[in-house]
Amino acid sequence: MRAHPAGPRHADVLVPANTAGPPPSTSDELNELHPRVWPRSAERDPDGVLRIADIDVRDLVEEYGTPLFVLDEADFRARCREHAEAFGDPALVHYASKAFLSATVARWVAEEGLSLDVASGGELALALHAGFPAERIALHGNNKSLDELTTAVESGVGVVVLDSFLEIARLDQIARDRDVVQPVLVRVTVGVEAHTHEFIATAHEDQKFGFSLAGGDAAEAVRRVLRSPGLRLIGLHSHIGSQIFDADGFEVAAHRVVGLLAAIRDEHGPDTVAQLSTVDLGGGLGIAYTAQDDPPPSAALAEQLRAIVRRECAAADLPVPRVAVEPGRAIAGPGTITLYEVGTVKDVVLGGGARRRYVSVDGGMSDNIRTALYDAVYDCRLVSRAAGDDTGAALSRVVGKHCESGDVVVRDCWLPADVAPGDLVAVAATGAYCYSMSSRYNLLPRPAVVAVSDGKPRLLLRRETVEDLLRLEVP
Ligand SMILES: Cc1ncc(COP(=O)(O)O)c(C=O)c1O
Ligand SMILES: N[C@@H](CCCC[NH3+])C(=O)O
Repeated sequence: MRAHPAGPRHADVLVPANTAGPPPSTSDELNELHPRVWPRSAERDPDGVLRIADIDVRDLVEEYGTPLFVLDEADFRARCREHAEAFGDPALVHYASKAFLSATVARWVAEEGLSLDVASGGELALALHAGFPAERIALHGNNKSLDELTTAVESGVGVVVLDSFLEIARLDQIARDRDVVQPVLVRVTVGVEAHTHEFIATAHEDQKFGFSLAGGDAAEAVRRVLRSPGLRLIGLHSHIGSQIFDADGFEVAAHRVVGLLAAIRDEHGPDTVAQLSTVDLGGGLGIAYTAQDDPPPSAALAEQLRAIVRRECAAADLPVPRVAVEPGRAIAGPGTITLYEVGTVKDVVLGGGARRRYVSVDGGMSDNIRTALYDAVYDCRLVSRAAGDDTGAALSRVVGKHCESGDVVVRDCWLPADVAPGDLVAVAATGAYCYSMSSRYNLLPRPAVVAVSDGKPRLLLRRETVEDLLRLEVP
């Protein structure tokens, strides 16, 4: 998600455009596990081998193979708690399950008291299968099917976030047919250009989500919901994008959402607006993918968001609603790494004296599409041993094994110059939108996901097998 700078000259080699920054000057730097980027329990043992939650990653690889997602349970739970504390009530924090979901993770989220945001019938089914309390689930989606809406109503989900006029009519009918009144939020497109990659910004006008505020659709959606006996409007929703580091975009969003609350009061009266107890400002809280990233702590951002809503409501003379949020990445992202085994190391001559080192690993764009999709930047380290004092660093491109030249896992990183087949490397902060966006491209089986806690591994999702890959075939 960064522009690629022009390449500097390093030693006798023209280093091609490099997003990894200058070369490390010491082996300590080459071995560093920056605390903002790596799981909280990550450390190197005296031989330089990575341990997570007190487990040697080589033991994990021996047991579960590579590629392997390793999830630090304490890290995940701590981030749930920190968000819960920051927003004053765990139920106001909806973990965005699209970032990563398994039944066990759903149970952790439930145990921590958080709510859950699901965006499809599949995510809803998994949450319900895990026993997640339906009343703490919010269903999202710009194109929810009749089946999804029906399941949501019949299972008693706490809230459906409305996204189209057709959906208002459909959901009203489904709820009335079952003699229930379904709580809903109206998703508002606030027209904010979030400072993030254009593919993950969601509140500028020209996109598929929500009801436009500027065009008057949001006010019309509110009118229609208020006329629908099967629906109960409990508030408004806005989501401006993802991987956002400052509160400016949220501030504009909150300002505009509160402006709509004021308009609702003026049109429908104070009793109606008093029922709108919730303003959900969505997800998008950013994390550090590399040491250069320095996102604000959740407590600071929460305080800012709540202060903004308080101030805007005071200015508009409105009762202050509860501020809910939907963090996915900020909870799931930092506590997980992906372990890969190095397969080949190839130095390619680019012309003009430039060379590029390609380090091929045994996964790729099927387990992490984010680099190909968003130019995402990651931190990658050698983790099965330390970099030697005299080895030096080589600017490396970590690539997968897919039949695709864009199959890049980490575009640029400094790895020890003697990285060799059989070494293990780890990519940090892969807990969000890696497994959940994984594919079967080239029929690579999906990796396993193992949680680690207090020296004990626990398999959450087993590795796919060839039998799994063949299972959908109809003979
Ligand atoms: C409506 C909604 N809520 C929450 C999220 C979670 O976003 P993030 O993982 O950036 O917190 C997303 C994804 O961007 C989303 O679309
Ligand atoms: N999938 C995106 C974030 C957007 C998802 C939610 N709307 C990512 O990997 O960064």
